[in-house]
Amino acid sequence: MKESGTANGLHGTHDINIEQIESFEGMIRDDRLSSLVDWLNAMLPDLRLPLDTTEEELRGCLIDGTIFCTILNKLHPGSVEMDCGSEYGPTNVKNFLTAMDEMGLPSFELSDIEQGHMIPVLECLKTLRLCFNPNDEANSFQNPSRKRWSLSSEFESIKLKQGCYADLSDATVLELMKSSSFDNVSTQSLFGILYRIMDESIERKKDVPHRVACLLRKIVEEIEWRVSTRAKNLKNQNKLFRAREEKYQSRIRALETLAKGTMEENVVVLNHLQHMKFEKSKLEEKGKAEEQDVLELKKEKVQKDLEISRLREELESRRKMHEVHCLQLEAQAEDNKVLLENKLKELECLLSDSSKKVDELQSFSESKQKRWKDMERSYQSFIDQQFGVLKELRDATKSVKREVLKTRKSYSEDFNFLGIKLKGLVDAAENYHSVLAENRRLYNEVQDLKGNIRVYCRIRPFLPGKSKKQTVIEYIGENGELVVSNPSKQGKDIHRLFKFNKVFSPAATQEEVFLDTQPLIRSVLDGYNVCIFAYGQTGSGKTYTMSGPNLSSKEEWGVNYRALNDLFQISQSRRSSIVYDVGVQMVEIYNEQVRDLLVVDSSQRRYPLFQSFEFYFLCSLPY
Ligand SMILES: Nc1ncnc2c1ncn2[C@@H]1O[C@H](COP(=O)(O)OP(=O)(O)OP(=O)(O)O)[C@@H](O)[C@H]1O
Repeated sequence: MKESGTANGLHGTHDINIEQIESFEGMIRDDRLSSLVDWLNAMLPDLRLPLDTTEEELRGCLIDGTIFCTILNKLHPGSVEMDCGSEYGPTNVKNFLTAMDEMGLPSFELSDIEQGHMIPVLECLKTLRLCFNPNDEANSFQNPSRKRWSLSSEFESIKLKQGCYADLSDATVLELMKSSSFDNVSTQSLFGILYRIMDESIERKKDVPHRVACLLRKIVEEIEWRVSTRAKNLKNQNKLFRAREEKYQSRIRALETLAKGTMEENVVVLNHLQHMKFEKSKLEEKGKAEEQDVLELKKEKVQKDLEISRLREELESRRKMHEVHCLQLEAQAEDNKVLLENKLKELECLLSDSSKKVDELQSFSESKQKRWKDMERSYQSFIDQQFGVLKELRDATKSVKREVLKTRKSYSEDFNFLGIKLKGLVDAAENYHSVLAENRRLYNEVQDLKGNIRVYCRIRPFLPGKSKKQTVIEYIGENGELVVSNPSKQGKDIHRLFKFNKVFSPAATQEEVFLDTQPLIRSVLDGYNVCIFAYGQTGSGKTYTMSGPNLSSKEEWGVNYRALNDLFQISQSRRSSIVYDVGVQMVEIYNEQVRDLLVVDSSQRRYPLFQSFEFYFLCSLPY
């Protein structure tokens, strides 16, 4: 056996190491991968994968399952449903794997494409490639520039030229290994080559060179792959058959159920048939009964005919009677007609009366209508007048409103003017108070000038029953002169002259007496003390003058009541500026005893006073 002298590593069997073998195997696998990539590029022109794509790079392209689904749909249109929405989801891969299982083709596990070994994935791709080109094989998709291999003829030609397989050079073996020409070779041929190499090795009694061993290994791998692919295919087909069998079994069961149902239906139909037979017999019996009924009805008909003839006779007699009755009725109708004509005449008379009445009523209603129209006109004129009045009222209201506004304006102006006036009045009032004080001062000075002690004399008229001739009064002067006569005296002593501030005649009224004391009483309000003292013998008229005979009559009030009344009136009129406290004390001196006349208890009336100060004290009592 001739070996190429320049070979290193792959030359010969003895000096080769494991590293070299592995690199050689890697070259073979890369070659297979590039072949698949080349096929994928041919199937999907947009893919454009480089031929030196690694397994991991290919995994990245295949992991979303789109390429698998697209290729399978090219192979069998519509065989797999593609989910375009899931970019990296396993949906497409799962759909693809399911479709492959259904079609009985070998596939891989989901974990293989995700992170496992790529060999099952590549084997699956290879299967697909085979499915596309069962005759022409995968090389039809390869680059046309690459060499097409026909291994059996190549081997045959090598064998013919060099005599045995062991004499194959490294370059030739490498070229054989690089190519994918095993795909074109049948399994039987591969076994043939294998046996021949082994037979040759036995004949030669020599070990197989390493390069040939590699070739053998590749052939064995190819055979193994094919066997495993077949086994998987068979397994999948077996699964498919089982699925179909189950489907058929279920169909058989359904058909059996259907057949059972049909049998039950047959039983029902038979029952129905029997029932119909029973019904038929019943109907036959009924028919017989009805025939009998017909006979009886015929008999009955004969009877009825007889009866009808009898009824006809009767009808004839009745008709005759009816005709007689009609004649009677006609005669009656004639009579009624005459009567009705008479009535009609009466009604016509009534109608003419009624029409007259209607005419009267119509004329009455027309007069009424005319009156209503007049009334309507008058109401309308009244309403118009009212509207006019209303309008006038509205105008008046508007003018009143204007007046009110104007008055309000003038009122505010007047108010302001009055304010100014009031201010003037306030100033004047202040002046008035000062003038009043001055006036008061002058008034009291006048009272002083008139005299602090004034003595008045009042002459009581005769009491009823007394003679007026017994009077001693001779003369009453206007300036307080009083001349009294005493007949018991002689000469000039007969007449006696008295002088008072004023003498009131018997005719003087209570008011005249009070008017002279009024100024003195009023000076009390300016802080002066006043005492009114009534003096006289019993029955001379002190009580009459001071209190009055009858309190119910204002005319007869005495000095006391008149003085109090006057003081209260003045204090009331000055209440806005001055508040007065008025006190009253009324005493009586009788038999040199002073008595309080306002004490109710008569035992307590005596006044506790010393005799020497009595007169002075009484004079200074405020009234
Ligand atoms: N001016 C008068 N006009 C009419 N009647 C008078 C007048 N004055 C007194 N009289 C009458 O005289 C009578 C005696 O008067 P009055 O009682 O006032 O006297 P008096 O002085 O009070 O007596 P006494 O001291 O006893 O009480 C009474 O009936 C009274 O009505």
